[in-house]
Amino acid sequence: MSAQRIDGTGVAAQVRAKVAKAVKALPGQPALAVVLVGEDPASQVYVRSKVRLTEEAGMVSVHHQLPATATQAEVEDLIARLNADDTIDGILLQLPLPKGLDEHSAIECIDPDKDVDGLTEVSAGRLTLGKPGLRPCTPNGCVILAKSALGADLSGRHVVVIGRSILVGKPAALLFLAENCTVTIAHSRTADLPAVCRTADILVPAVGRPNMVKGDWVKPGATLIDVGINRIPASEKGEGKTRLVGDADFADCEPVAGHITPVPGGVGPMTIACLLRNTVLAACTRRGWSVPESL
Ligand SMILES: Nc1nc2c(c(=O)[nH]1)N[C@@H](CN(C=O)c1ccc(C(=O)N[C@@H](CCC(=O)O)C(=O)O)cc1)CN2
Repeated sequence: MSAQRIDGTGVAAQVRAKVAKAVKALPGQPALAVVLVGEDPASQVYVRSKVRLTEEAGMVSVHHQLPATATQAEVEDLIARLNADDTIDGILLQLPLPKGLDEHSAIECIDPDKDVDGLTEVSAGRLTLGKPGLRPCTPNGCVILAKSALGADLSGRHVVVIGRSILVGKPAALLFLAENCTVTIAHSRTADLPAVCRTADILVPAVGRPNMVKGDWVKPGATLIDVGINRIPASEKGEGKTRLVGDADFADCEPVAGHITPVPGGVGPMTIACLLRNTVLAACTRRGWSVPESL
């Protein structure tokens, strides 16, 4: 039996449709400011998508472009101005920043109530303590995709997250814990990683290593939520061509897993959908609006 594919593109479209419906029910229009520093081609693509999908959902999008030569003070001054701008509900600093800039310091300048990426220390603290707050987008997308495959109640499932990054691994572990899952965080020093992965009901590789997870790392019938988006050479497509693959070897894992996310078309599209959702939530909290039920 081959695994059922989890359609991240479709689920993300459903989330965005709910966001658009919620926006229509609000007394005003939420606004998202996206800050891009430098000209990293992948970041430019992501930022263009964020701007377009924010507007498609009926919200205001403000794009700030700084040159790759921008100083730490210039980045942080812009964030301070956006914090003080009452018309802005959400601030997103596109990552990675150009070499020489301190990402952590810049992120910490974002007003936690406008932190639609959920990456400030206050947001991380709220998540850790189980308090209301804005949750990181990609991990939130992983939980939504797991629920779309397995149903709303994930309690008791054993989740193995491979990777301990601040952007994905750690918050994903906390979000699955909040769903009453039993969570293991595995990483590069984990002993016998394949054996640990085989204990997972839900396996979440998030390490950025193309095709690392093999079929014999997967418990038969398990759900595989692949966070990796890796561009590798694809000589079969022609000289200099590339293609995207996940952290799991899809062809090897598909016959073993029960459900599996493809790359592309899996977790990736959920990141922006969850960002739009967070922008509505931030606007409601800041402006004292009740969150529309449709969200
Ligand atoms: N401030 C942030 N920076 C970055 C984040 C983030 O969540 N916040 N995540 C990534 C990039 N990212 C959004 O910013 C992102 C990555 C991938 C996708 C996506 O839809 N991917 C598609 C494939 C797209 C392609 O062809 O290249 C897919 O997987 O189907 C959306 C957003 C790093 N930076």
